[in-house]
Amino acid sequence: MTAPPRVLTVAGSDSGGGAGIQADLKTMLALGTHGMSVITAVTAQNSLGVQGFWELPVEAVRAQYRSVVDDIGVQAVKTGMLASAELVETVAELLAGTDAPAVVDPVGVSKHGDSLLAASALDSVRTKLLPVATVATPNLDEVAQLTGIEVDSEDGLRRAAAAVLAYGPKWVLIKGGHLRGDAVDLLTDGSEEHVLRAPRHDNRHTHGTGCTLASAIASQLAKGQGVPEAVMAAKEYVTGAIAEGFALGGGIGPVDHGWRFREA
Ligand SMILES: Nc1ncnc2c1ncn2[C@@H]1O[C@H](COP(=O)(O)OP(=O)(O)OP(=O)(O)O)[C@@H](O)[C@H]1O
Ligand SMILES: Cc1ncc(CO)c(N)n1
Repeated sequence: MTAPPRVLTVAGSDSGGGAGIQADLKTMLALGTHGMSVITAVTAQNSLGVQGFWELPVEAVRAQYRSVVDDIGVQAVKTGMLASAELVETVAELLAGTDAPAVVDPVGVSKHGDSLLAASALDSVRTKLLPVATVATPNLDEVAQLTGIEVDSEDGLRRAAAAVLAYGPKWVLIKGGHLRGDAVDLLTDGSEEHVLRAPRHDNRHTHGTGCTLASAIASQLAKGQGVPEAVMAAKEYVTGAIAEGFALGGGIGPVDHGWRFREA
């Protein structure tokens, strides 16, 4: 049997299983890739919010990364919660030395408004992490944190994309999931532009949408697709997962990573 394409997530653990490392690995399985993980932080988290988190030492992050890359190898990497400036800089340096596309989800704040990144790390995200990204996937809160630009309508997505691109990622996908109306995202590399539009599902169980989308993009890149094709396929996957999101716990439930298996 031939091995499936290999994808690595560098992110935080979500004990509730809807976002972070757990969302990433489920997405990778659903899209036919072999998922591997470098855990940067452990969160105590559920449908109600983030009750606490603990970062791993830089040496533990570096060692996990080397274990995976030096033996198994990766065809794409995805990054999520990196918690501190020290971890952001370490991961940026590791990505710079890896010959594989990197999808950078610059996770700042959870759906419940809990901070997952120290304010002191923002400058490292701008100057160290974004420059090594093949695709950066900020949501509108992250755009505001990183660029100061507040987007409240579809028209603002283009200005936000230009401001993030100025930090050096090859492509940027601005996620308009927090707007009203259709779920519209804008993908651009500064010369090509793609508007990805999906119907908004009136479903409050959307925990993990951003992690799922970024991991789906990384999976498609590992399978050999170009960036626009990978993002379009990933958008289709996350839209289906949101449509089937389900109640768990007393708050915001997860998207359904297994929706395609259940349909079959
Ligand atoms: N209710 C919805 N219906 C359909 N698509 C949605 C909905 N909410 C978000 N999306 C889409 O989900 C993807 C993720 O976007 P979103 O802005 O929710 O990410 P995020 O805020 O980073 O998520 P996370 O909760 O993981 O931090 C985007 O493609 C967005 O357009
Ligand atoms: C660990 C983790 N990463 C990312 C997110 C995205 O909001 C989350 N809630 N938890």
